[in-house]
Amino acid sequence: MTEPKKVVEIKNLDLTFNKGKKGANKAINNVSLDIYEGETFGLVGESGSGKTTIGRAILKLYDNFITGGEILFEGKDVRNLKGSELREYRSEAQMIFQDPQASLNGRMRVKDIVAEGLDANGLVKTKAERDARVLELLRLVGLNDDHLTRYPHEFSGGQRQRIGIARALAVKPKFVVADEPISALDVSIQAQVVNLMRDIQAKENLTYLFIAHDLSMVKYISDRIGVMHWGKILEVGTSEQVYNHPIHPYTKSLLSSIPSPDPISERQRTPIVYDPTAELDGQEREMREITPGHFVFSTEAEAEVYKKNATL
Ligand SMILES: Nc1ncnc2c1ncn2[C@@H]1O[C@H](COP(=O)(O)OP(=O)(O)OP(=O)(O)O)[C@@H](O)[C@H]1O
Repeated sequence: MTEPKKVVEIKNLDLTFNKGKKGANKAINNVSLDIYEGETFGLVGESGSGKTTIGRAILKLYDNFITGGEILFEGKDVRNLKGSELREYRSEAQMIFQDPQASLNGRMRVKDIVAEGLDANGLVKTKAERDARVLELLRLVGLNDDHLTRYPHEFSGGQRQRIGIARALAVKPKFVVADEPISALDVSIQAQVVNLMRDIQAKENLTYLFIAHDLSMVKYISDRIGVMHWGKILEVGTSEQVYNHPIHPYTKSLLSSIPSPDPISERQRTPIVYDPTAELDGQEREMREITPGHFVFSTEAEAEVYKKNATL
């Protein structure tokens, strides 16, 4: 079997905000992570754990804060991209934001919002070509001709997120960072947007980094999941491994905090409290493979225990 192609490779990334100043914050601490072509990699963890910082670092928004390691996109260090390669990368890697209300310019018509990337990158030559491409994008996200000349405030939250998705897709990206794309939406429409993103992924062969702190939905969209805490990745595995066979105590605690839709299981649910002091005991830890493809941040001794328990 051939090894799937890596679109993004993060190697030993360190990132510090306000380095050397008061309030310095090592937001990312020696993180390594691969994202394969066509997959959805879900990044979960509580607020402030560093998920958004990783997404934004991949998109070169935090180049100046990186203090170590590298980020490769299709094998090239994104910090070294220049000229036409850099311009190309700006189209190849896009972002969908959490709050469609805040991320869309309220004074622009939908067709101009969606066409922003087309215009900025000179991707369409005539007005007719521009209109046709915008309409194609709107239809792809389930909107239509009537919506072209309207303004964002005339849409529901879910529709606005569809506009944000169309805007990101306009430049034909290969890779999309979706930063909590459904958290601001009503629960009733979250699944619609997730399904839309999946359909589009299959059609356009997209690779997603899907950032979420709502674990219940990320399970359905992600092929693999990384669990973050305090700037580190503590566990990585397939969605099935992380949800059904969690190993790290932090992952177990996160999962135990998800309310169950079934009243009987909800009554039986006991939240597990995570004690983070173990992370501060000064012992050397690294990502160790416990079962094939399932990695946990651990000491050698912890990994032995995890392995033994995994085979029981
Ligand atoms: N531009 C910035 N300047 C200084 N500190 C920052 C900046 N952006 C993020 N941080 C800090 O870096 C840490 C990681 O933040 P980040 O936004 O990546 O977390 P997150 O897991 O995405 O959280 P959330 O779910 O709340 O978005 C936090 O301590 C945050 O306060």
